Amino acid sequence: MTTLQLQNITKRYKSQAVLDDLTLDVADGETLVLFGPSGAGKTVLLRLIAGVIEPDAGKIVIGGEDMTEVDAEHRGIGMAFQNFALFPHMNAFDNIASPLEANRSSAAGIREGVEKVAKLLKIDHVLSHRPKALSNGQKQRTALARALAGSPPVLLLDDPLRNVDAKLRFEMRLELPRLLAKQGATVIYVTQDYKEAMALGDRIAVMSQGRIRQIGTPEDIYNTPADIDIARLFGDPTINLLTVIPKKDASGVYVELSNVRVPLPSMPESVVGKECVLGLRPETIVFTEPSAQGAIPVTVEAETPLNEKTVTLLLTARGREILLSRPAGTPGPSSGPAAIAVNGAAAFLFDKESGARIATPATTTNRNGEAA
Ligand SMILES: Nc1ncnc2c1ncn2[C@@H]1O[C@H](COP(=O)(O)OP(=O)(O)OP(=O)(O)O)[C@@H](O)[C@H]1O
Repeated sequence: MTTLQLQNITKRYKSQAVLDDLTLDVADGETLVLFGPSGAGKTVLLRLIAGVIEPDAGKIVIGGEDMTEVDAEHRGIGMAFQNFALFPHMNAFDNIASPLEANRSSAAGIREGVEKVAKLLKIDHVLSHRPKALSNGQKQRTALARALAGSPPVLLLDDPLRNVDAKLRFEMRLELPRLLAKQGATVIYVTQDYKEAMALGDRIAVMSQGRIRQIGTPEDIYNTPADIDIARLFGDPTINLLTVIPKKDASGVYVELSNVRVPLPSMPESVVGKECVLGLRPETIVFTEPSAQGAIPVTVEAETPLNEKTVTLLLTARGREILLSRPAGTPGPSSGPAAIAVNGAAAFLFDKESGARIATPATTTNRNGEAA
């Protein structure tokens, strides 16, 4: 059982707390993604777990044992960090083999182990190259292969696909979860790419300014973001955000968009009369007939393809911009007047002042992303 527990970790540089009383539990065999903007403290957190730096306060418990004071080499951790840290005088094969040699595996076992992981990461053709003859993407995958080769119980991966080109990254996003699951390791995986976070994480911890803002499964984070910032970080195209003041009549809470009533069936009455921000995911908005009930008139300004989607920029009568996305190839107007239908049941409301999402009875979650 290799669980990982971080208890009330604080790390300061000068007087600035780059990690601020941070507590985190990672289950045995779980892949936890640390996701957040540059400077959030993700790398510092990994370095603390690895034992390269020490916390100013707090405890690091690995497999039930307090490791806070234990040297890096005795923590049973494999790492692939951003700066590669490959041995320059060794070729890729020997670099990847180094943890297997430290484990005293047989020569045949080492060859088999290296070749297997190299093939998976598509670097089997450059195993005889030294680091200086590898591209940045190949160096990064060599470092990742080395971290995986030793099958450590805990793996720390700091943005391992950052330098990998888009096509390979897409493939790796599909391959890596299977590979990590097969290894059975407890993994902490840092990325700034929300799609990678959603594809790889059993859970995602969203970090900013040295704190965890929300932790939950990818679905939790997407469907019940804790605040506006998190809602904005997950989703492409970005969520639509419109300032509104909810009202109420006999049939319930609603908002008006271009004087058209959009019911918000799951919202509490406490929002009525309060300035809020309505969050509409672009994929929850659809084109409809102008004469349909609840149709909102818009003007189609522009249309762009985005991977497997078509994204349309719309303007409401009041000049508010709305993005609509639909599967590529499905029909829809590409210019001129049109009408949309908005699904109020799928909308979010955020407090205008604090940015916090206003909880609905059906989606109330606690800090761990579990139903409260
Ligand atoms: N050795 C250090 N001395 C002083 N400040 C540091 C040191 N290491 C990190 N920091 C600061 O700690 C904060 C968090 O840095 P960290 O590298 O963990 O961010 P990150 O979330 O990993 O960002 P990125 O995604 O860009 O790597 C930053 O403000 C950084 O400047």
